[in-house]
Amino acid sequence: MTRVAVYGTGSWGTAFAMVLADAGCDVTLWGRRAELVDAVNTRRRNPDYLPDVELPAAVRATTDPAEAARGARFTVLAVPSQTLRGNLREWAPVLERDTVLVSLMKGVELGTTERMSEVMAEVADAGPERVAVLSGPNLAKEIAARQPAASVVACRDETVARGLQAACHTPYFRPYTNTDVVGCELGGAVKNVIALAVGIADGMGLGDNAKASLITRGLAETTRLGLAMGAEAHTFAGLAGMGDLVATCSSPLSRNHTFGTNLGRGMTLEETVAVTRETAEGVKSCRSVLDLARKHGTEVPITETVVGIVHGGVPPMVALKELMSRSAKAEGA
Ligand SMILES: NC(=O)c1ccc[n+]([C@@H]2O[C@H](COP(=O)([O-])OP(=O)(O)OC[C@H]3O[C@@H](n4cnc5c(N)ncnc54)[C@H](O)[C@@H]3O)[C@@H](O)[C@H]2O)c1
Ligand SMILES: O=P(O)(O)OC[C@H](O)CO
Repeated sequence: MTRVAVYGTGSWGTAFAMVLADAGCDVTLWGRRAELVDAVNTRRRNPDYLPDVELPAAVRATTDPAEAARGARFTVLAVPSQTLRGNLREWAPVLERDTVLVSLMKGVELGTTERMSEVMAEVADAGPERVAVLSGPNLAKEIAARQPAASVVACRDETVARGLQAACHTPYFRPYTNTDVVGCELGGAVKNVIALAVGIADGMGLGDNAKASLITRGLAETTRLGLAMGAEAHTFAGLAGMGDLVATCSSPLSRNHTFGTNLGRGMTLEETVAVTRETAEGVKSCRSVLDLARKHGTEVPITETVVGIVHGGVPPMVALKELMSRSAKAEGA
């Protein structure tokens, strides 16, 4: 039986632990808080993040990182992107030497502008054959209800990607393989920023034309940045690109979309943060995505607009006027 360690008992770490168990893996979840770990072990519940879901018996939990790591073929990381480096520094010494690190995270590190796979490779001193990402239209609450979804598992080493695919393939979760790690990660991180923009537009009462325009031009700027970073164009037309963008921008379950809606309705950043319990990665990653784009000399006007609204205090209506009055261009430019 394949042993898997999952670090992070939030919505996605817990739901994905369930997927892995349903696919036949033996899963140990690492959690920070003893009460939550205890609830998983004794009541088969995660009352804080997925209270209505009964977890399979093959999912156990621990607060001990070494116990979680023992014998794990895959080590899945599901903590907020901005804490990963610090967390992994603590866990790296106890991980199995040959374990494959799998990122579930959709963010870009502030300051370094590193993708999560880069942080993982650096901190755990892992080669590309030991670094994988999973990304796609995967709203945790739907998956925890065993509603059907497809996803992408990406690793530069296709054999490793196939191994991970087999470890998480269930009747309701269908993973495809890809070797374009950069494209898959970038698709996941930037869609959170575009979902903030769409949420803001929804909150302002703008219509479906505005939403479709933001999604489409959002995909254009994601692809432009991705190509400059060496990603492959077809990845952005796939599940980790278009697929995730559509799911996140249209679902009320998305934390990023909801965060944006609250801002668009006129709540301040502080008020919006106060009512957001879970991780809305785009709020921080919009700045690192913008930095990344500047490093690569690419234009990301929607991301720039989101940074202005979220961190620069620009009123959404002013930002909208600025976005609409940019110089006219050819669509493919
Ligand atoms: N929820 C989803 O639908 C979903 C789907 C796909 C990808 N993701 C991505 O997965 C990642 C995790 O998201 P989530 O939904 O599980 O978030 P979450 O907010 O539900 O849970 C985050 C988890 O990290 C823990 N945590 C917070 N700060 C920490 C710290 N300093 N050190 C260690 N642990 C800490 C929390 O206790 C919690 O267990 C994010 O990058 C997100 O974009 C989420
Ligand atoms: O709730 P969000 O906005 O973090 O989005 C969740 C997933 O990434 C959707 O695929």
